[in-house]
Amino acid sequence: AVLADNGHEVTLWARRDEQAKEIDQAHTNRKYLPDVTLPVTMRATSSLAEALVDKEAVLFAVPSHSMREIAREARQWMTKDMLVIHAAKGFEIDTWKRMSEVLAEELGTEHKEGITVLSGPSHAEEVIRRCPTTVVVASQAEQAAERAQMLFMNSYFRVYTNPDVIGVEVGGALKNIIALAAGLVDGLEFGDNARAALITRGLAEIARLGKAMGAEPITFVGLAGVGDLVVTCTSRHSRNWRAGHMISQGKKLDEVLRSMGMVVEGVRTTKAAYMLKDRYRVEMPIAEQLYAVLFAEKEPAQAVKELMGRGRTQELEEIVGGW
Ligand SMILES: NC(=O)C1=CN([C@@H]2O[C@H](COP(=O)(O)OP(=O)(O)OC[C@H]3O[C@@H](n4cnc5c(N)ncnc54)[C@H](OP(=O)(O)O)[C@@H]3O)[C@@H](O)[C@H]2O)C=CC1
Ligand SMILES: O=C(CO)COP(=O)(O)O
Repeated sequence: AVLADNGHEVTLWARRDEQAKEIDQAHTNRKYLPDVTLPVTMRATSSLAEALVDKEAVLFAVPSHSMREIAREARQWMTKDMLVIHAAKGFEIDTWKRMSEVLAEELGTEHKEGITVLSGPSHAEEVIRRCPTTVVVASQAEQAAERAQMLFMNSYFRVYTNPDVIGVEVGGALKNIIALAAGLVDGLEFGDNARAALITRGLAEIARLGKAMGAEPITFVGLAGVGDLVVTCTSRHSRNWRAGHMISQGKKLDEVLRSMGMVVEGVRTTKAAYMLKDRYRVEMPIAEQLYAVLFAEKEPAQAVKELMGRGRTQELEEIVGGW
């Protein structure tokens, strides 16, 4: 819708023909964005060929678990000049690869350098109402990031560029697990101090893993770090926060995911963080406790108790290296 507002010819692809027809003909998307009218110039189709042929750019905005499959299918309709952007916030299941790595593998070397990530605090429910929103586009290739910036930027959607693809992807994925934890803590009525503690110490964990994976730590104080972390931990629109809240009320994970009917990326990302912390040998106590709550039936209150009872430590040890 942002691209359509900017005067571009946009064709949205959806896997279900019925959903594509609804968007194309009625200009609504009742399941995901009720009470919204989409730009009438925006077309929709369930044919990848129709969506991709003769296009200047492609934005992959599918859930992370389906990125590889869709990219593999899409490749045959793509040209080497096409700008490739993605907006998914997660890692691939089992390989725990970042989305740009998955895309580079599937789309071939001609796209590798230019793959661009769009991330930051941007709940769809607000963007579609044209609320002022800021995001970041990251790419190894400055030109690609600037092309994406120019395509999307307008009076309500401000786009910054950043060369740190790893940082932007890691920040966007990991904030979801902290948001799940924030939903739990809010559901337990542990208060505003606890939520602020989670956001701040969650950011320390995100930056620690991100740095070990090759990110620039400064990226995490930007829109893909603090920005998205704050919005996801505090917004009523966040599915991750809502899932955490439901679990705090005693609902089982399966039941929560079924009732949401939308992707809750933080659940799989908790598994990713649990594996990646060992691979990169970093401490991630919040991710570790959340993993136990989601997958080993630990009581959320017990998890919080154990986090509060950890040994003494200094706040900024990984940044200043201690005294
Ligand atoms: N919602 C938001 O505000 C934001 C979301 N993101 C990220 O964007 C990504 C997509 O999230 P979002 O659109 O919100 O998710 P939703 O769950 O709201 O919608 C998912 C969409 O993807 C489709 N889909 C699901 N599984 C597949 C599959 N295997 N193959 C093809 N299509 C599939 C669904 O189709 P169907 O109805 O047929 O199941 C539906 O159209 C996530 O990584 C998310 O973190 C990033 C920024 C903001
Ligand atoms: O990433 C998002 C906003 O920037 C969406 O977060 P949720 O998936 O928690 O709704």
